[in-house]
Amino acid sequence: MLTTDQMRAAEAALFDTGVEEWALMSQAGHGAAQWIARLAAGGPVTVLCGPGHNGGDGYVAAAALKARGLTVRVVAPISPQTDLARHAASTFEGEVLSDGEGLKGTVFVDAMFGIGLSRPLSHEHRALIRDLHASHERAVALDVPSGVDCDTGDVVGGEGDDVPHYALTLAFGAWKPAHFSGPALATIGAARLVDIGVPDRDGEMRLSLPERIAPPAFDAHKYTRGLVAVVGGAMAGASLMASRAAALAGAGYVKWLSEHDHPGHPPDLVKDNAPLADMLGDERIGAVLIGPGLGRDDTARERLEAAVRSGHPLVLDADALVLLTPEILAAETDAPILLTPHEGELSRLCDAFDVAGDTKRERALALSQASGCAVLAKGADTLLASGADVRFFPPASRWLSVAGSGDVLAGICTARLAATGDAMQAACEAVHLHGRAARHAGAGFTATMLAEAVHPALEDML
Ligand SMILES: NC(=O)C1=CN([C@@H]2O[C@H](COP(=O)(O)OP(=O)(O)OC[C@H]3O[C@@H](n4cnc5c(N)ncnc54)[C@H](OP(=O)(O)O)[C@@H]3O)[C@@H](O)[C@H]2O)[C@@H](O)CC1
Ligand SMILES: Nc1ncnc2c1ncn2[C@@H]1O[C@H](COP(=O)(O)OP(=O)(O)O)[C@@H](O)[C@H]1O
Ligand SMILES: [K+]
Repeated sequence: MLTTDQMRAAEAALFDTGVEEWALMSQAGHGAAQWIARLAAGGPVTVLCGPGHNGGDGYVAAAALKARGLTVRVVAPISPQTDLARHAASTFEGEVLSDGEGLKGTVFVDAMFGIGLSRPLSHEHRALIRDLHASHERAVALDVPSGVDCDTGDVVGGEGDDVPHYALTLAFGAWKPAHFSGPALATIGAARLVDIGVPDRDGEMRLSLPERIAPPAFDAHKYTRGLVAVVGGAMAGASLMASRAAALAGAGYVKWLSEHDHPGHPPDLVKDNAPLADMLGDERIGAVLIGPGLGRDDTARERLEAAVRSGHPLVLDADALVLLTPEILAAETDAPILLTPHEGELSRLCDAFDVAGDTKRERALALSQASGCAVLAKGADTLLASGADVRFFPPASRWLSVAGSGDVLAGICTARLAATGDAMQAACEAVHLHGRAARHAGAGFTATMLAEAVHPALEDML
């Protein structure tokens, strides 16, 4: 995944090796045409072309679709402004209109602006896009919906609602942050990458895709598979649910360290109510979860301090994130720590650690660097920051927006941390397991049902 500046640098590096600009545009336009042809299914296509190279991609796609026998119209409110764009336009031998008056069709292709967007869209351009979007059955955005800032996912000079929703957005050469994060994420629709020869490199920002989870080793026993300790608190239900999710996410042994009882306590979950410091002294513990249902009073703070002092790998969620301060973390050892804040908790933590950032990505990175912890910033655009690295995730089911869903995720994170010993890997595995569990749970599930669905989700990922 590349920012606009990195994309331009990657493109320049390719040109230095002798690749021609036209070759890139040609691959982009032809690659796009293959997707658009599938969506058009023989129906008419309208391509809205801008003045720059995004428009150039549009003309190439239009020519390729026409060559396949489709009815293609180009709408170009601004004529091409560079030699390359003019050359692209010259390859399209069809109707070019200056406005979209009365046009109807199957697919509307937005090739107005891409990474070169330099200012808010004019009122006329916004209206033109809105009208063409409304008069076609499906819309496809080339590189990014016009008006969206590729680096932040903001609508430049507007709100998320000011850009219509696309069925498909085709990213050229590399993902941009806007494809998986930011206020305009809902407008992107399905995102697909079109290869234009930009080499994949192991950069700091990447899209995380599901990878296989390692099954237990031949000689595994419950402790080597991971002993998870879930610290309970005032509201026992939340930590109980997290314990259940941890057990189903592959932990060998889950202990619920709770002073309270709960009627939903399953018989296969061991409850330990010895003094917390004694229980946390068990060297076999692979990872500790604290936060769900913890409470926010002095007792809760003492339990959090004890968990941090224990030196075990940690997952801090919910109330633990409300109580966390740099002073509490000062007692930290070398063990990995994963913080799992939602938007509100992230903002509170940024205040507590005196860091700031314009985007969620920047805030999560700043918090990770200030705290030394991996930061899984949850929400519709979940992302993970660890040191200088950021991982983005494909969108998950919006049914995950249910109370207790975060407790389930925290439990999964802790099981994976106990199994892998690596906060970043654990968080990536957990986000995919959580998303997969949501698919198994279907629509309108509760957090308890989601926790149970971690079981088939794990099986999918082995
Ligand atoms: N990079 C790569 O590797 C490859 C890139 N490719 C493609 O090129 C795209 C980038 O092309 P690009 O740099 O020409 O920018 P683009 O998005 O077409 O816009 C610039 C033009 O729009 C104008 N303009 C801007 N905002 C405006 C506004 N609000 N209202 C009105 N006008 C506005 C701006 O004018 P100016 O700001 O100079 O006044 C300029 O004329 C990229 O997204 C991808 O699709 C592929 O072909 C192959 C490889
Ligand atoms: N609209 C959404 N689309 C996808 N995932 C979502 C959406 N809203 C919330 N989630 C996910 O659901 C979980 C909610 O966690 P959290 O806010 O901590 O809830 P709770 O505190 O009730 O457990 C997170 O994993 C988050 O990424
Ligand atoms: K576009």
